Amino acid sequence: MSTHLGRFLRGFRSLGSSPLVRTHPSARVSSRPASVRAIATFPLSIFSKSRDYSLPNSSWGPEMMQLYEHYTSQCEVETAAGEKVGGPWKRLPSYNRSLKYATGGVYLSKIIQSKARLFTRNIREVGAAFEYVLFVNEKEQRCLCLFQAGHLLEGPPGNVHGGAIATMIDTVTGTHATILSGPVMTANLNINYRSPIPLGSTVLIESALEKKEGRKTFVTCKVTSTNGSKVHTESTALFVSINVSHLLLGQ
Ligand SMILES: CCCCC/C=C\C/C=C\C/C=C\C/C=C\CCCC(=O)SCCNC(=O)CCNC(=O)[C@H](O)C(C)(C)COP(=O)(O)OP(=O)(O)OC[C@H]1O[C@@H](n2cnc3c(N)ncnc32)[C@H](O)[C@@H]1OP(=O)(O)O
Repeated sequence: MSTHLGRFLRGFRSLGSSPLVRTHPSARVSSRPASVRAIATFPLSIFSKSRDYSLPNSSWGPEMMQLYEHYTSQCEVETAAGEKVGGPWKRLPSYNRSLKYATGGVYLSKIIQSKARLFTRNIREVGAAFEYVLFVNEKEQRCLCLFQAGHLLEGPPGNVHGGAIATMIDTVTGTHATILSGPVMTANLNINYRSPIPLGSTVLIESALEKKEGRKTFVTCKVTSTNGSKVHTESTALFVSINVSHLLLGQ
């Protein structure tokens, strides 16, 4: 698992400067298929500086901030000898595109590709839609997301749209499954909506590994109020491991 997590975090750190693209093709990508080499040769100037959306912004309310500080403080702990070491949790950075010019790259025009953005990170107004940060606990094989739902996510009046909740569950379980198993696609997502989530509120989205069977990773997920007293949503998800070319080239 730590191998996957390391790769995942390195991947995130290099977002916007993906090694797939920054590596000069002549020496290092010669063993890759021609279509992947084509992706690798896009000009470097297409990359803009990436903003890490998982960091606090002015829209975050007191509950988001308090929980963020709580889990951030557990990302680094001090030993008895006063040495700082990694704690039980790790914060996952988050960007608005995971791999530029990647998914379906050979089928989509460069214009569409250059405009493509991660669904949950594509609204510029801070606080308007999906405000969230993910933490992962490797040892416990758990992922925790602090989610503040903005006013553009309305479904039933005053409450969050079920599709927006499903999006966040897919995001959390999908990221978790990627950490656990490498590249995956959502094959199945079951959701029971138990109680509405008020717009503007902060909730916890927690996923846990249920089991792994060959290429299949089964994850459970629960959305609760921040004190855990109210269950908003319960869910199970199945992710199937894929070959990277499935992601990059749709094959
Ligand atoms: C350089 C790479 C970097 C990678 C980085 C990747 C991600 C970065 C991570 C995070 C990014 C940030 C945020 C993430 C945010 C959101 C995550 C969103 C994820 C999605 O939003 S993703 C879109 C929706 N998703 C699809 O668009 C999938 C469409 N679909 C397919 O692409 C295929 O369908 C596929 C690939 C799923 C399987 O196809 P396949 O041909 O590979 O495998 P096959 O069909 O043989 O199934 C193998 C075994 O799974 C069982 N199985 C399959 N499907 C099942 C089902 N539905 N129910 C029950 N069991 C099922 C079979 O029964 C068999 O089981 P068994 O082996 O036991 O027989």
